[in-house]
Amino acid sequence: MAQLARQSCEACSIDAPRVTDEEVATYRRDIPDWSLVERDGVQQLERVFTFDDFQQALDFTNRVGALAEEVGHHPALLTEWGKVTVTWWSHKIKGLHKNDFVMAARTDEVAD
Ligand SMILES: C[C@H](O)[C@H](O)[C@H]1CNC2=NC(N)=NC(=O)C2=N1
Repeated sequence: MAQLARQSCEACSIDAPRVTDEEVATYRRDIPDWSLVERDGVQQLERVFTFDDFQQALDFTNRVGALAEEVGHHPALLTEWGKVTVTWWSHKIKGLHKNDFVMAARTDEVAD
């Protein structure tokens, strides 16, 4: 299967398909450091990135923000001293789309 990070995001729309359980299992192999969480019935992908100080955390936050703006698909970002929690899901379909796995893989690429 092509590396997730190399695939372009598809635009999310209200009728975009949520991933199946089998797809989740497959896609998760490319993003082993991400957790699958469920909040208010909404499946999400989440990872905590750690840094030496707040400025590095902020710089990373801005890199992820630029990525999100580039593709028009946005995460939740919690920026704290020395760490950033990134959470991906597709708001319109209240769950996970392939976009979210692609963006998690691309987030890993801008982490260092
Ligand atoms: C109008 C705007 O393009 C849409 O609201 C986009 C913005 N970014 C988005 N990001 C995410 N994660 N899910 C969405 O459904 C979504 N929709």
